[in-house]
Amino acid sequence: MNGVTGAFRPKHKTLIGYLTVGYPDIATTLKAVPLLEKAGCDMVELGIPFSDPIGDGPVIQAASFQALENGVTPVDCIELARQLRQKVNIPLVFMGYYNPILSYGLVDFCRQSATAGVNGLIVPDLPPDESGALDAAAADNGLDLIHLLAPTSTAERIELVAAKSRGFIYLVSVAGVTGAREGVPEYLPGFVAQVRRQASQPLAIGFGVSSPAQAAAMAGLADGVIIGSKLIKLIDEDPSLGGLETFVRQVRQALDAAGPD
Ligand SMILES: O=P(O)(O)OC[C@@H](O)[C@@H](O)c1c[nH]c2ccccc12
Repeated sequence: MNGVTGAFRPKHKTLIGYLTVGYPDIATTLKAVPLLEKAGCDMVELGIPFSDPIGDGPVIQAASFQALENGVTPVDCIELARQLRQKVNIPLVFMGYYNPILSYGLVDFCRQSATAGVNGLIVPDLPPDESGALDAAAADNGLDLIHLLAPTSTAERIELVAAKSRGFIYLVSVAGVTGAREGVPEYLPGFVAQVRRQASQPLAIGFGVSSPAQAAAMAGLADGVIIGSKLIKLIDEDPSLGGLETFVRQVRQALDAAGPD
């Protein structure tokens, strides 16, 4: 397995699932991630619960608060990743806000995450022009620091992220927070095309993906899609995880049926 980039390959649309660690409990996360791999996810984002998740909509905020109530800490997230690494082959990336990582200690956090088998980091509230220290700590430990771009990003910002992002670039589909939506925003093809002109990394689109057809439409514009809130809702609706597995299989099928381009 070639780290984060190993999840992207020719003629294949990459499917990335997001789960908040410890929601509704650690045992569920431990069971859900192998199930996501089996059902067709190529990578999983493990969300580190945080008290002030400014990029998140109601579903992930509630999951994050519940996980914090359960007492889930960054140490627990690293331990969970270590256990998951015994069970899955796909790349695992931490999705966490900067504050808990900074208070943990950038170098310790990166070293321990890498030792546990984590392959990359997404830190949505860390702008690329302020990410030098974490970039260095991550790189020293072989972790890919994945940067984000939004439709509102300027050409200069795109250039900076194109220079820095490792693994892939996370394209946020809307200027807003996470949460399931419908349809494909009309400006999205133009935004993706502009990033494509300036960057050579794989591109994955996230925010608002909630159905197989919509996932296929978004993936058709890029190299992959990321789904979070919808997966959390499915866990709520069916804690046996049957609904989660069925949905991910349907998304995988839609991505494969839509063809390579
Ligand atoms: O929940 P959605 O709309 O499917 O979006 C992806 C997402 O959950 C995940 O990548 C994510 C969770 N929290 C974030 C905060 C910022 C950026 C991205 C995220």
